[in-house]
Amino acid sequence: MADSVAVEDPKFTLQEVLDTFKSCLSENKEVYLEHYVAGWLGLVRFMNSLGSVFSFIAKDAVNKIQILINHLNGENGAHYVTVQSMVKYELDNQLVDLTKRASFPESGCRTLLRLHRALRWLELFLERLRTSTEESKTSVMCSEAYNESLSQHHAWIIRKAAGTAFWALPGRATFFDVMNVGTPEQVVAMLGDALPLISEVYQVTENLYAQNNILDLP
Ligand SMILES: CCCCCCCC/C=C\CCCCCCCC(=O)N[C@@H](COP(=O)(O)O)[C@H](O)/C=C/CCCCCCCCCCCCC
Repeated sequence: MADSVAVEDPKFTLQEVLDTFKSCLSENKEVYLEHYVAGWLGLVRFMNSLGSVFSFIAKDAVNKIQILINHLNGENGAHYVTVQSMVKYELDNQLVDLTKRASFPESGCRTLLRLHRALRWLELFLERLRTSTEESKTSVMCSEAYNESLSQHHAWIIRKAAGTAFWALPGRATFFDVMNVGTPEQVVAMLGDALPLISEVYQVTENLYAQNNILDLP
């Protein structure tokens, strides 16, 4: 994997992001970190194409993606091949701040947890998009999904800024265009394919974090 994040280049296609999330899970349901990170990179590219009002969100996501890439490419990279091996390695070697941020502000476990929570937002948002009508508003779908998930982990000021950014989202038709999938019917079909994969990756990670008691890392 490249050492740094490039978010300006190729045109976003939902199909590519879908394929990346598809390749995230191994046969025995381990989550490959490289593909997980690549999936997020695709999403950030998409968000960048929506305008600079989202750049504070993209910046935070890129920051976290970069931390994970650094782990993957670092001297202990072999322990970061899957999310399962990362959790085991970091916990076994006391490389995670469990109660307050102190010695390991960039642990893989806490960094991935932030993206993992955002994946739940994505799942809820895409499900709303999939079942939306021409009249549905992307800003409403986005903020409903956010309020049901990620917002619970954010400070008031972040919730306020996110809420303001959502109003700048393009309408449903433009949104579908930027996905580069085809007709609205084709977008809906593709979302129907994508959602179970994203949900499964989310659920496997959620279970792993729950089993290890690390769902609330500071
Ligand atoms: C088919 C595609 C359709 C949808 C495409 C969506 C593309 C979304 C791409 C990226 C989503 C953003 C991921 C944000 C990760 C946020 C991680 C986080 O929670 N960070 C906070 C906590 O971090 P620490 O301080 O503990 O290190 C941090 O405080 C957050 C700062 C930025 C604000 C995050 C707001 C999140 C809103 C998520 C909705 C994005 C809406 C984009 C709409 C396309």
